[in-house]
Amino acid sequence: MALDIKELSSNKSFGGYQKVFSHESAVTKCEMKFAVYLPPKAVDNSPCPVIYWLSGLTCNELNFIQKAGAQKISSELGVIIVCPDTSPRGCNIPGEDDGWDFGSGAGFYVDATEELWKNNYQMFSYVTAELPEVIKKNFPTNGKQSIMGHSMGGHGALICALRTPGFYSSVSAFAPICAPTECPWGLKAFNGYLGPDKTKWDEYDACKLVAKYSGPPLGIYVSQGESDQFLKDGQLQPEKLVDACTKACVPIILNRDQGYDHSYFYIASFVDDHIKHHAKFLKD
Ligand SMILES: N[C@@H](CCC(=O)N[C@@H](CSC=O)C(=O)NCC(=O)O)C(=O)O
Repeated sequence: MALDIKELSSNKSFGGYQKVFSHESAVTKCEMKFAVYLPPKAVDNSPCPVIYWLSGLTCNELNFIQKAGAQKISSELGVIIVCPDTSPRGCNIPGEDDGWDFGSGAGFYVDATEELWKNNYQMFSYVTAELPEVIKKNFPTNGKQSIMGHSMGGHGALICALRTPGFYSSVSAFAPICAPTECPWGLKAFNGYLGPDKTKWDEYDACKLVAKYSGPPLGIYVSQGESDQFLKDGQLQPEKLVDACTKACVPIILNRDQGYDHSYFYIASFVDDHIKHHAKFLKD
């Protein structure tokens, strides 16, 4: 596995550095970009825990670092934040750039099995296996990691944690797509990447995965804005996740925040709470 990375940008921020890198991914068979915030402690080469952030539809590695305002709290708590892109890009797959909710910018964090997509769209393996190896090799990590995300990335964070018991110390999400096998975005993506066999879909649906979860506590922490248009449209369905967690006796905290929508203004308002939540689980 090639673990070499190329620095594309570096900006000092709250005593640490916000950086962006690219590398050749053996898993997605294309160049991938990711952003890394290094707190002062990591700049001094002391081992730090890592929080992975997974963005939503239409995003790349930059949305979170430019809009969420997470650098100050990450600097104070000494956590490295890693933000991958949301899909492979430029793979010359017919239709890859035809829509905003499928293909480029919409990898849905699954390992595709359909012929057209399976060569490159391996985002589950990329996020949970290849990228952590790249991070471990190139940055001062202490072996502990958590994962968080937004919308499609909230779904991604939940399924990554639920499918890899013990790998992540905690998981959190803003406005996650909780039941992708039962919402329009998920139906389109899963049909396209995984094909018509719905037993494959269940392997990437947080509600179905919670029902059979067996592993250490996950510290699931979810925030949902009450004025979120996509909540009203039935794309998110947090009540189904709470129901599944209750039935499976898996603890979950769901914050329902009055007046907030689906945007990064909402994420920026509560990102400190999410990172503090993870920091509790990531303590040495
Ligand atoms: N089609 C619209 C909507 C796209 C959108 O709202 N994307 C969200 C994530 S939605 C679920 O995954 C997002 O995070 N957008 C980026 C941002 O910086 O706000 C469009 O194309 O705008």
